[in-house]
Amino acid sequence: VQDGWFKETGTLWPGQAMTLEVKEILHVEKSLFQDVLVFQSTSYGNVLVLDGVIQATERDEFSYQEMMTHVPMNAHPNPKKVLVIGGGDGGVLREVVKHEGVEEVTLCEIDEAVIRASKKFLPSMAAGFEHPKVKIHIGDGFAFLEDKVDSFDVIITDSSDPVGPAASLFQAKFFELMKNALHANGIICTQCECIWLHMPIIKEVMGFSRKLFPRVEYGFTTIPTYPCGQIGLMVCSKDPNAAIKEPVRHWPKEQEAKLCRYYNSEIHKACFVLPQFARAALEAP
Ligand SMILES: NCCCCCc1nc2ccccc2[nH]1
Repeated sequence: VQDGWFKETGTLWPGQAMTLEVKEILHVEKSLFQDVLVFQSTSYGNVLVLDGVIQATERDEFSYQEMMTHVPMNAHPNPKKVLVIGGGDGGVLREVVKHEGVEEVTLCEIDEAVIRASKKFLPSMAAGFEHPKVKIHIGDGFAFLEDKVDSFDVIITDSSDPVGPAASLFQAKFFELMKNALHANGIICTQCECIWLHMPIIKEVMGFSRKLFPRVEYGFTTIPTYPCGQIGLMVCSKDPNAAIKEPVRHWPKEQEAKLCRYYNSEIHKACFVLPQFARAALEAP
């Protein structure tokens, strides 16, 4: 933080940096895995930063959390058992339990410092941890999935970027583990970076996913405090007939408006409509 501003420089977005004005530094910690910083910004509420990278702000986190959750969940006919890998801020958990049919959601987060800091400084997101259907597992998602077979309807990998503790979550082996852990018509959704910055990463991940899953789709959401204001979600299904780009379930309109500030059944479809340069680069070979 220099003269009252936090600057998000990063190797994954060379030559550019988002800056946010800092009102107060709330938490600084070197955990077993990464540097954890929380600060109160002047315009985006409290901000969670891991290894210098913005992970969530109170003002815009709902965009990412809602799309990462409700697109896969509403693409599944009846999700009962859900797994979240990462997502230590609790935001995805908060969204998953909005689906009445869910019986159990497990969160596997490698770094307990992220959960602790979120509970203390991002209460609107950490509210997700309090729900009776929620189970927390502290550990590496890789190791957690090693002995899981035919266990989940939906797996959401809410990871940070592929530099640092989350690097292994962008490897083909991890996607094999997720596939094995899914039920026959299971669906996965993973944080899949930005079409303005990371086309090679997106192409690589979609490439090996297409070898594992019959349906692979890349969609995106707009979010001011992630690099280039846009981040992707890759949704894959083991069911070749799964629509993915069309919700198979949706709440009544007025309930949807109460539950969500970003997601709705139209934007579920719209998020998969890509600009020409991305469509050309990402379409199946
Ligand atoms: N540069 C874009 C970063 C996207 C980060 C998404 C995200 N935000 C998180 C917060 C806590 C734990 C895991 C998380 N994964």
